[in-house]
Amino acid sequence: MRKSTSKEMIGGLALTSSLSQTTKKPSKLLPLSHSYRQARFSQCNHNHTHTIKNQRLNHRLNGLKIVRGEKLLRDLSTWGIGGPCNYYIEVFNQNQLVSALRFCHENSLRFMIIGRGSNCLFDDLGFDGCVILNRIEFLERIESGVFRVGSGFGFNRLGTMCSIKGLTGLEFAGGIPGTVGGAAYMNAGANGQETADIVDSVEIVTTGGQFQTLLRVDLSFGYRSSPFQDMQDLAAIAAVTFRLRHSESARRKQLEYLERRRSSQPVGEKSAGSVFRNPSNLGVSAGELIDRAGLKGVRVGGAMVSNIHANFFVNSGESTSRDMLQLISLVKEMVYQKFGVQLKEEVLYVYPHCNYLNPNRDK
Ligand SMILES: NC(=O)C1=CN([C@@H]2O[C@H](COP(=O)(O)OP(=O)(O)OC[C@H]3O[C@@H](n4cnc5c(N)ncnc54)[C@H](OP(=O)(O)O)[C@@H]3O)[C@@H](O)[C@H]2O)C=CC1
Ligand SMILES: C=C(O[C@H]1[C@H](O)[C@@H](CO)O[C@H](OP(=O)(O)OP(=O)(O)OC[C@H]2O[C@@H](n3ccc(=O)[nH]c3=O)[C@H](O)[C@@H]2O)[C@@H]1NC(C)=O)C(=O)O
Repeated sequence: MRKSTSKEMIGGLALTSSLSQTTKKPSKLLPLSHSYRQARFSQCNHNHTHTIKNQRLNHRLNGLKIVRGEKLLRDLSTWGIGGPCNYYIEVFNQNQLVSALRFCHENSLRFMIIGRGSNCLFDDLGFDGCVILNRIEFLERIESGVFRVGSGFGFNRLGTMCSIKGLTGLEFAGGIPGTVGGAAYMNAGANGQETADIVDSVEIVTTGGQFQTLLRVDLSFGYRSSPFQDMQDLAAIAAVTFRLRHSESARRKQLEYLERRRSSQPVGEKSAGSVFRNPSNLGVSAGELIDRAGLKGVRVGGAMVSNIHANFFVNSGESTSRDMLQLISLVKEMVYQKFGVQLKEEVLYVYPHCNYLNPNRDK
């Protein structure tokens, strides 16, 4: 992979060089198809406690507000599930992002970057580390149809804005709850379009605190997969530049997609979109298989397979993470028994304690 540009420091806030040597991105997300139960008990670091010297609860550091132990992940997730995280920081620009990463590094905290939490299942036990909420929301017009966009910018908002301007390529983003960063990370797609189609370049921050611009030609995306998911030294996607073409019919197409979404998905209910990836080369979707297995409406506690779209599992009230995990396991098992198809999760389960490095996603 060719990485263009620079190892510049931003605002004098670049991380110390030791960061790149000592801290891999302390990734803690694995696809659910990994054995999370075994992992939780055999590989977790139970002695992982953090004492941060000379720091008050909820204090400010370089303009960052650091919240300790209060923030509930259920409030940061479209599923509405999840306990507290030990540390919580909102970042509004790239300097703050680097400061937050440096704070995590200096205090040996595991961290994760989230956007709208629309693809995550947090645990009721919470997250033993620091959650960095991405609010980097700038948008810069480079030239006609080309935009450089902060990774915390709403993907729905961007898609709507572009379509209204008569630009094609992001019609599918209308109604998608995630951020630009989350969309690039997951290669979000719908209606035959996907994020990779219109990406021009992606700016990342490495665990060494360096900014790099990666050109599209050097990035290899697949169905719901991106090179960022396996990138050892990725700390965060900071910005994405999109290149779109003009089309008179963009907005009309988007409104059709939105209408289709409203009629076929449980819009407005607490979900994380599709729970499973569609099986490759089978010509049948995960939703159709679950539906044909007669599982619509099946529930475990407060977690339920949607009656509208079987690949959406909704938190119908007080679902715990355990309810949702059990429902996912149950559906997998039933679909396997009935059709011999092993479904693979699209949603990401966030381990509360495990100190995983590199999720090595199961694609
Ligand atoms: N088609 C549809 O209808 C739907 C699609 N989606 C898609 O799911 C995705 C979720 O987006 P969003 O809610 O923002 O993501 P989330 O907040 O759910 O984050 C999910 C994971 O993505 C990674 N991530 C998110 N932002 C960044 C970033 N700036 N830099 C590096 N990694 C990042 C992180 O993984 P890690 O910590 O492992 O690095 C994070 O844990 C989008 O692609 C969205 O389009 C979601 C719901 C419905
Ligand atoms: C929601 C997501 O993305 C969605 C995206 O919105 C839609 C629209 O393009 O296409 C994918 O769903 P999907 O493959 O289920 O698409 P749909 O058009 O809803 O359904 C496919 C087929 O399954 C059938 N179907 C679907 C649901 C159901 O309960 N029963 C059923 O029989 C439909 O009738 C259709 O024939 C994406 N999901 C995946 C895993 O690829 C997401 O990623 O979170």
